[in-house]
Amino acid sequence: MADDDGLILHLGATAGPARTVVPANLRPKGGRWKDRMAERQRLKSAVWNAQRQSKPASSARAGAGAGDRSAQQAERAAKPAATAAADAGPGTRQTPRSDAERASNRPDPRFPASRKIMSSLFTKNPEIPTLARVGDQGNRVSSNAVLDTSSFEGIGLDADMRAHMADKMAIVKPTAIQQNAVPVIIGKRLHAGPASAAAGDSDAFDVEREVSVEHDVFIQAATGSGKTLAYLLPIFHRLIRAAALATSGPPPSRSLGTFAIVLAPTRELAQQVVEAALPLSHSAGRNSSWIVPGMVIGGEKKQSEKSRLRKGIPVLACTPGRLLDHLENTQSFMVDNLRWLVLDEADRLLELGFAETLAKILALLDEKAKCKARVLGHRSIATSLELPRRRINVLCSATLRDNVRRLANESLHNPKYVSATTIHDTVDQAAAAATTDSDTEMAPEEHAGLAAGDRAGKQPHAAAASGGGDGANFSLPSQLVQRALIVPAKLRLVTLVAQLRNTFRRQPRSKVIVFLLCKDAVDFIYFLLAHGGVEPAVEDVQAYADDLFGALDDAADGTAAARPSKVPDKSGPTLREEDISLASSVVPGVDLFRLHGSMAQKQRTETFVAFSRAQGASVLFTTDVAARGLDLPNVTSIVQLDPPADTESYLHRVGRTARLGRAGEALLFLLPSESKYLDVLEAKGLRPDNESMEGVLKQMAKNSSARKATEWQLRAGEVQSMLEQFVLSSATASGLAKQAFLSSIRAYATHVSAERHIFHVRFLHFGHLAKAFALREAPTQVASGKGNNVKADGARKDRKDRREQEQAARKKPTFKRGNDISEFAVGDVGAYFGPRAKRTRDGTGPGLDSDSE
Ligand SMILES: Nc1ncnc2c1ncn2[C@@H]1O[C@H](COP(=O)(O)OP(=O)(O)OP(=O)(O)O)[C@@H](O)[C@H]1O
Repeated sequence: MADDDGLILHLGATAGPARTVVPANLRPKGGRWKDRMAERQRLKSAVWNAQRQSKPASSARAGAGAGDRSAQQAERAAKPAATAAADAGPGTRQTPRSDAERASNRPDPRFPASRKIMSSLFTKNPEIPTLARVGDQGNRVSSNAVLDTSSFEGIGLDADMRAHMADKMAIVKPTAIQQNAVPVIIGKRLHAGPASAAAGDSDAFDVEREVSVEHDVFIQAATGSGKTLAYLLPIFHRLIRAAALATSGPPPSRSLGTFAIVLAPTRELAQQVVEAALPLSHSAGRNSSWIVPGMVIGGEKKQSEKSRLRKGIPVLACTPGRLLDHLENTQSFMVDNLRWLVLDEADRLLELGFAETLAKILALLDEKAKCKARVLGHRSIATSLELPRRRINVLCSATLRDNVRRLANESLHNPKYVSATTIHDTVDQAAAAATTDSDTEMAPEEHAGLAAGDRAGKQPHAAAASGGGDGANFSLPSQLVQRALIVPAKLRLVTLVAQLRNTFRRQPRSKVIVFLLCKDAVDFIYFLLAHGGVEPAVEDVQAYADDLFGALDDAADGTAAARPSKVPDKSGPTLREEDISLASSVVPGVDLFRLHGSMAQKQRTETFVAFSRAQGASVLFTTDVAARGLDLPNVTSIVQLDPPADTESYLHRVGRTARLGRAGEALLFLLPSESKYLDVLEAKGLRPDNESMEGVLKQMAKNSSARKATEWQLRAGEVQSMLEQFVLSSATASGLAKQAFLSSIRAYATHVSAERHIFHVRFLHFGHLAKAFALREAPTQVASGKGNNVKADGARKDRKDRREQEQAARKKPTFKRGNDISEFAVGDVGAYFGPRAKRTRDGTGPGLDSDSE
């Protein structure tokens, strides 16, 4: 080792890689930490190259002791270069001033540039398949926008309501689905008086009368097309009319009980329905003020729900379990006057296993309807002809899957099928039409001009993307731009950071939702991106630099070795329930939110409201709990960091953007082994275009020179190293990272069986995947094959043990636990984490996210 004028060159006194350290007096000071880091790296590289120029690496390693002449020459040559670079100050790029520096910038044939700066992130990754481009997306006419050529007056909506909606809600024109569904649910049609016509009086045809044509209704439309108002508007319209025309008795009041029930699969959705209904209850003064919307969704004391039900909730949004509970146990819950039952997101209700609960609810409501209605002295409204004579059932679904059709057949009487472009007399007719549907395209303006009768039986596609040979019949907003990124596991985290930084650089006020498979992954990524970019304390900088540069040196020498870990700091930041949002240190200027089913209801609600109202740059990390039906305004882009558990989830996730005619983009991350998933999506008409990972990472490197050659790889390596360093230094972060890693693997095993040839745990490389959680190696539970049963406590654990015993009794074990684990072929994940767990009711993974209710 040489030491001269403070410049220390590690020339490898013994065997092992040469180390280069920039002396303390030359280290850049002041300015931003990242600039200082970059500058130090440049200094090191200058010294290192000068050293190589003056002495071959082999002799440098062999040359021992401070008296090595070659080393001293290198030292002398390098010193001016290092000093000059240091003088220039942090972040300044210089033209070479000395021979040594010029030499340092010349490519060394023995050490190609790529090798010189390559971090291990870019080595040994599986090959990324080349995919054909799909073509231009997003230039199509939006399929879920409001219709310029239509009006609420034209579809027969109450005048007071119309005026109020225009003034207070800025809702002036209907969307295509509202245009079609509102008249059908209102159920009243104007007909020319036949008697007058028979009399041959031509003017008599102007005399029209309303006839009641009450149908149950099946609504299917693209995400973000205004389905909620499509059923709420007719309900309010008829209740307001009934109140206005009441001629006797006291004015209508809440004591009449519940007139409309909207069943939603999640609490957030129920809450959203109430929010959409609230302004409508102010739309017609005294005639509407009694139509108070409310909800019973669990998560609060049953007693307080009971007392609200006793007061009366004319329009009630609820989740199925709670509704059934109150129907069975709450005496004061009056449904005698019930006239509408809406099953919102019916496909999701079924997916979450509510089929039985729904059957019980329907049976109980039918039974109660048979009992003589208690009118409580308000005969004038409760028996008003303005209300439907029987209960109208409305079912909303994004798909026409077989199970949804079965539910429709069981719960709807004589239903009409209504989509944005079509009205069919039966749901089966619509399903048959969907499978034989030719790709006739129709602009929204076109179908707006058609009368309901003309539309019946026609099946033009909306300009929406739609498909689904299995009868799923998906539809997506046509203006949505879908992309897919094939990213090796090691680069997933850093590519996410790059993608977010690029998004906010392009559009500083973007609102992004990042979907993950399990709640532990949500907690971890949220925490990491909040705290992981914090400047380390001054005393940590040296350790960080040694670690970072050491990794680069090692990579250059091909001797990447495990870095010594720091002892995690227990006093660092922690994940606190009460923090609704956190400022990101990794993507500066951005507020981060998280939402999953295991959060307390209060936090879920506050997060939902806060993210909805967020005006500035914000990112929400969430499980599929936020995938369905949630109307989070102005979301500009969706990132699916974990692919969806099934294709319907894909549809709903991406449907959180491009709502109501607005632009939106969706990016799907896939591992190279998962690239065949694009074929699955294509078969359903949902093919995203491919995006280049390299392009995303290059954009993160801000200036053009950094984008050149492989410097962008260095930048990616720095970001990864920064995040790993944070996880190493924080007890909370490393705990969350390990838990997220394990839970994500367990959640991975819950992909639908039809897609398991693509998403199988045995295709995962655990060592590489660890990098996606900023871990330097897979958690010991995986390596030892012991598994992590934290989530399988209590009843689940009992069930699991029983199942395992039964399985063991049935067949001989074919897989030995323990040392035979290979990084690529990990065998059946059940061998490590217990038997494959079932998806939870909110579909977010095996016990990884709690129930929706
Ligand atoms: N006619 C309209 N004019 C302006 N805004 C509207 C209109 N109809 C609905 N909206 C707004 O559009 C947004 C999306 O509506 P909604 O949530 O009902 O869509 P959706 O079809 O139910 O979507 P998803 O299938 O995702 O649940 C809401 O914010 C709603 O207030």
